[in-house]
Amino acid sequence: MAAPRNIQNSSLGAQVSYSPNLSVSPTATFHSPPASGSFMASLAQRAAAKQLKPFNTEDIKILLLENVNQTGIDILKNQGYQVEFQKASLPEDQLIEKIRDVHVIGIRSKTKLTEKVLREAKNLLVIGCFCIGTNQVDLEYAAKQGIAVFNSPFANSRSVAELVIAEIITLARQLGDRSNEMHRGTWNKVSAKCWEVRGKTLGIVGYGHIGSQLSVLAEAMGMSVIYYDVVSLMAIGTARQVPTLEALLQEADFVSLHVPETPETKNMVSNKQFEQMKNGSYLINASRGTVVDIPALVKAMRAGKVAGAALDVYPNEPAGNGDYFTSDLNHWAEELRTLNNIILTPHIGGSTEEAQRAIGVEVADALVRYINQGTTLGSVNLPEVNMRSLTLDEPNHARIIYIHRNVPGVLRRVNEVLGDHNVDKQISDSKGDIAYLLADVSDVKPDDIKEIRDNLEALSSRILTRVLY
Ligand SMILES: NC(=O)c1ccc[n+]([C@@H]2O[C@H](COP(=O)([O-])OP(=O)(O)OC[C@H]3O[C@@H](n4cnc5c(N)ncnc54)[C@H](O)[C@@H]3O)[C@@H](O)[C@H]2O)c1
Ligand SMILES: O=C(O)CC[C@@H](O)C(=O)O
Repeated sequence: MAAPRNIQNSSLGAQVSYSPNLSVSPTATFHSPPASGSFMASLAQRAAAKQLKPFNTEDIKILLLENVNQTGIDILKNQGYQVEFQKASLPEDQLIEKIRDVHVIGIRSKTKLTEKVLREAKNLLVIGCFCIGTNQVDLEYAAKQGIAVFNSPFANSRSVAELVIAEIITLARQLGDRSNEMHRGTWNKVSAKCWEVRGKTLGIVGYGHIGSQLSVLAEAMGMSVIYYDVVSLMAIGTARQVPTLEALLQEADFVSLHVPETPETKNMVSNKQFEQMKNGSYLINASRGTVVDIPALVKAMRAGKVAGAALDVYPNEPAGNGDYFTSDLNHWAEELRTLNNIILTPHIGGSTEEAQRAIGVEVADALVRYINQGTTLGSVNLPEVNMRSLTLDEPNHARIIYIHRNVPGVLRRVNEVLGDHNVDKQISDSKGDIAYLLADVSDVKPDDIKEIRDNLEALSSRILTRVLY
């Protein structure tokens, strides 16, 4: 178990300063993040939110990488936080330099927040993944440091499903090749091995948010849908679950992968699986680059076993737009480019205006709620804890956030610390080794807050203590 962290910025975690003046700053709104338009925000506004001063909002430093959408930037700036924005991801050494200083980092799929990087993140409270995937973050290590991680679990699912539909037809009709030929000035009117998709079978591997959306769209085009998933899932429409990956590969004309990156899905489609596929079938991967063994794909395409493929994701992806996608990054890159009927896209499955705007709002709202209220609803690595907000008729209250090791006896000790005060409400939950406690304490004076915090900090179970008031 990792050692407890000392948040270095005194106004955020390590020390509290009490101000009975409740309207310290118009931006220091505890309950109602402005301009987000979210359901939670409107609920909070209706509840006559009390303005509290958990910290000076301008003390919160946020680093947003990878061209996070403007919607998210606006929400965070409107809170008064200091927001630094960069279009690309950062090389590890620069990331380490930057992360030392910030309380919040917002990333997409490229930035790797490994243990090595997070070890340097002494002030970090929370990570926002402005995407679905969270495989780029060491979630377990982050939890052990008391760093919450949020993502947007399905705001871009439809965009991915629509891209895959486009690719199914594009591959079936060899559109990429015909278009490239025309761009080079060559007329090549071909029908051989070009097909309608009506009546063909689509095999979906991973029937989650994206897989199930794709299922609906594919059936609307007259395709038969089968799917393979590690869990038993309700079929949508007339889709049918098959028991094994092999069964799916033997039956499908088109195979589309929608599984997360895990040790089990690494090279899930390799030489053996290509052999199991139908002759002249197609493969689409818009999940994660590690799921397909690319040299095996190249072999299967050269042998004519696979008639076409669409790849949106790669084991190693460039840092930003305009960067080269060459063999320096993935040794097979040049070879891939020489194949016919292969669509190569730069990880754009979720890149639509609709998806990016929605993700910006959803993740930024989650960050604001976590920073200002300590609620963890939607966190992917901490227990999900939500508690009614404090209201205007509750002056002199403090909200205690205590992230701790999930070991016997902690609650008793915490309540000994809080015991001399009136605990209005309290909630606690655990996830594996980590537990998260929220408590609202009433009639507290500045000295009480300091004492409570110091006593909680002194407990051996402590990972991170925050006090909002
Ligand atoms: N290309 C893009 O831009 C883009 C956009 C969004 C998501 N993604 C990626 O797509 C993938 C799927 O996203 P989602 O939102 O549908 O996820 P999801 O969690 O909703 O669904 C994943 C499904 O895969 C199943 N699964 C997990 N391991 C499996 C295994 N070994 N074999 C078979 N099934 C397995 C799960 O049970 C689940 O039903 C993720 O990797 C995500 O990161 C890519
Ligand atoms: O926008 C991105 O970088 C990631 C898109 C997608 O892979 C996701 O995980 O949501």
